[in-house]
Amino acid sequence: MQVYDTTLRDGGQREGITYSAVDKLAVAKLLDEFGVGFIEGGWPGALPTDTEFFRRARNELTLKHAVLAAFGSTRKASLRADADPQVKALLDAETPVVTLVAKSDLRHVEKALRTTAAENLAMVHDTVSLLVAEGRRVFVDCEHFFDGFRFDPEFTRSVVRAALEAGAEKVVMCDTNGGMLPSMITRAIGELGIDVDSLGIHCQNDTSCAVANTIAAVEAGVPHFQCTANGYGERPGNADLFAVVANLQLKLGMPVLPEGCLEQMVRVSHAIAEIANIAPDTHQAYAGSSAFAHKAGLHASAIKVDPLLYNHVDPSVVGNDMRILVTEMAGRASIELKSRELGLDLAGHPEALSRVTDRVKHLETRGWSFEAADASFELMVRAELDQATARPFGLESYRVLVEHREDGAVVSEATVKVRVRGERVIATAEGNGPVNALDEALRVALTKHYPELKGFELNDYKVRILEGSHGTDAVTRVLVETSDGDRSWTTVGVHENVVEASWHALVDALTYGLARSPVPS
Ligand SMILES: CC(=O)SCCNC(=O)CCNC(=O)[C@H](O)C(C)(C)COP(=O)(O)OP(=O)(O)OC[C@H]1O[C@@H](n2cnc3c(N)ncnc32)[C@H](O)[C@@H]1OP(=O)(O)O
Ligand SMILES: CC(=O)C(=O)O
Repeated sequence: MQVYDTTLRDGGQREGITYSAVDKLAVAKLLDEFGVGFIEGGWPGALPTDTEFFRRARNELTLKHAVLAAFGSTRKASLRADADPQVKALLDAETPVVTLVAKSDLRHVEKALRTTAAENLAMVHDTVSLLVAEGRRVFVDCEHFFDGFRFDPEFTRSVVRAALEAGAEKVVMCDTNGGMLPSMITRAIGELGIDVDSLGIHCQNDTSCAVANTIAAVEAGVPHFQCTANGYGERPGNADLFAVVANLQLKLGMPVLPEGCLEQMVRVSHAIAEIANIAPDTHQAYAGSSAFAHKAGLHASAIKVDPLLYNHVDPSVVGNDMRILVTEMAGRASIELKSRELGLDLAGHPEALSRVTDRVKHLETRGWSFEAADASFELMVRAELDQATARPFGLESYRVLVEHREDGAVVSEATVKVRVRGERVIATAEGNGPVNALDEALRVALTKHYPELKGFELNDYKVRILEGSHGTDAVTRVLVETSDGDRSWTTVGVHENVVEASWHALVDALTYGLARSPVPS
């Protein structure tokens, strides 16, 4: 089976992605670690970044599993293949594989290329022959294959034959407009009358069926499929490499990747998202952080007995983890499993378990949300288990001022009065907003006793006005994500007053972080 990745070419056609040559080198390395057989690096000669990528790849990229493919089109209608600068750029890329895009829908030949069917066949034949004579393995991507086959089957067949007769290793059936359904793919392959061993499949995702269409082709015997990491690509994208290979390996028992590669999936998927500067899709099948996250209490009660009762595969086989979410939908089993995940045993404390379950349900109906605030949840469980994490300080009072000055400047100032290890401390600080000022004042007050606070950073601060409340007297939920450089944790606070909600989340954040910090020597 040939696993052909086009994240660096078709994936780069997604709105919002612009790879540099360095990005491309890094993505290629990750794809190779994931074990794909072919990496399509881009279109040399058309895009300067891609020309640079292939030049640098010769010295800077060592691939263990994959070979590089350069992508480009067949010769222009008016030119000889050996005189077409675009074809020369493909040779100059010095890749073992060249993939050519060719027209296989007669309407495109006549309307877009403004040439004849015969000339299109000659363009395919000449370009493939030249590249093969130069020692390249050649794949031919037949654009609009399925639409073209429906419109004029004989013409589309003739393009496939021209490519194969000229020496193409595979002819790839492309659902370029992405409008197919799995049954249409299977039917077309059956009616084509060409040996499936010489075919490949490339599906865009416009019907949300790209993964299913790819699988349908492979089940019909097609031995080459093209995909992109995380399904990146033109419009809604391409078939997601990760879902396709996981389905083939885990559901159909086809070992398409080398041993040990499938479990790299989550790492590779997220690293590529990082380089592409696209937030990972948390709900992506197999690779998303929510792919094995369970919210419903009934699920958790069965999972407690056997995790596979509610997971279609063991998450670890793709490098993922199961997570139990704690929300108002939680039952005792969810709370018990979540606590176990955090290293706390509630199983032997049925009364504490009931109290935590009731408290979670009560607080969630008032707007608290623990599913993203593990740290606040853990502090609550510890309190119920009588393992209360020592509060690092006691509050006497805080005060926050927001001053809008005549010159338009807005300044926030906070004063906190706290008791720390028997000492009364009063501290004042300014900030760019009331919560920032409060955070700063608290740090000033506590740093003498807790110097490790200097390493804490507030990574993210999210405010949400809760449904069902309205206007300026709405109830507000604040989520704070804090990091100490190594780990991050999230805490929650809810109140009618946004500053008070933030205060709760901040206090939990510092309490949790200090409890987990090594005591400084
Ligand atoms: C289905 C796919 O996604 S295929 C991948 C598509 N990717 C891209 O288009 C990204 C890179 N593209 C580019 O940088 C540019 O479009 C280029 C360099 C390829 C072409 O740019 P230009 O020379 O300015 O031409 P332009 O884009 O206006 O038109 C495309 C030309 O290619 C020709 N062409 C289109 N498809 C093919 C084909 N399969 N075989 C041969 N020629 C083709 C067209 O007839 C047209 O030729 P003309 O300039 O003689 O009229
Ligand atoms: C070649 C290609 O990307 C397509 O036809 O969709």
